[in-house]
Amino acid sequence: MDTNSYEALVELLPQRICGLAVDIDGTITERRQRGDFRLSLEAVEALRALEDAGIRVMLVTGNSVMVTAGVARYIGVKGPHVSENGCLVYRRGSFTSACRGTARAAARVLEEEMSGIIEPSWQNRCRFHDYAFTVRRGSVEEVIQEAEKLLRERGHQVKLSHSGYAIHVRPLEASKGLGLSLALRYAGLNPDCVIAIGDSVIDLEMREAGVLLAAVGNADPLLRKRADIVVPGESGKSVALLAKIIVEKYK
Ligand SMILES: O=C(O)COP(=O)(O)O
Repeated sequence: MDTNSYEALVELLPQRICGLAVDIDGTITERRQRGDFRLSLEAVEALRALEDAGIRVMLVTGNSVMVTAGVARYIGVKGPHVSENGCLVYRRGSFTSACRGTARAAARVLEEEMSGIIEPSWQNRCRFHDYAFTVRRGSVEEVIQEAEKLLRERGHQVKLSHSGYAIHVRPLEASKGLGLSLALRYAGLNPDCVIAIGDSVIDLEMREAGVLLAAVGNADPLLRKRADIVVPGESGKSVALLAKIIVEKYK
């Protein structure tokens, strides 16, 4: 649902908010475009204000656990946090797998057979379940189709998703919702009082955890259409606005 006015947005929020699950790339960055990894300082300050107000901030991202843990540490948000698009949950210096399968072998096939078309992420060396590739040549849709065909022929049962930043090769059970459910269980939070916010179609998966789903104003059209609320503004500015409303409404 598109939410244009501040008042309408306040009305749509639950009675009580205990946590915010937030995607990283395209959501707390300045912009939503491949290659823009600059964190929005407004979003960072807003997330810190939420933590100070006692609202749990959980990063839910396609990044590796090492990157997730680093970003969380320097932003100053406690978590638990979800990495590898739902397959790993990080808390208090250790991490647990939410997925049983790994797409490692499928990723190796793509690396060998599609070099020049896609490029493996440097983070793949420290990934366990979900492997990421950037597109070097051709459209994302065509590359996904070609990769899916190749992997089917080789008998790999995996799924491919695009985050807006990279194509991810994932075990079939992988879902940001699966990881977020585990994170909520660890944190002892009821999904009824949690809002999730993201920018890409992968972020739709967070709804499976039973949370209220929000989209940043410049999110992928499908996420904007399916989200419970669309927060005006771009990426980090949307997150900062949502956080400000939460802090003001519930103080
Ligand atoms: O790893 C990516 O491709 C994007 O990560 P995100 O889930 O934080 O947007």
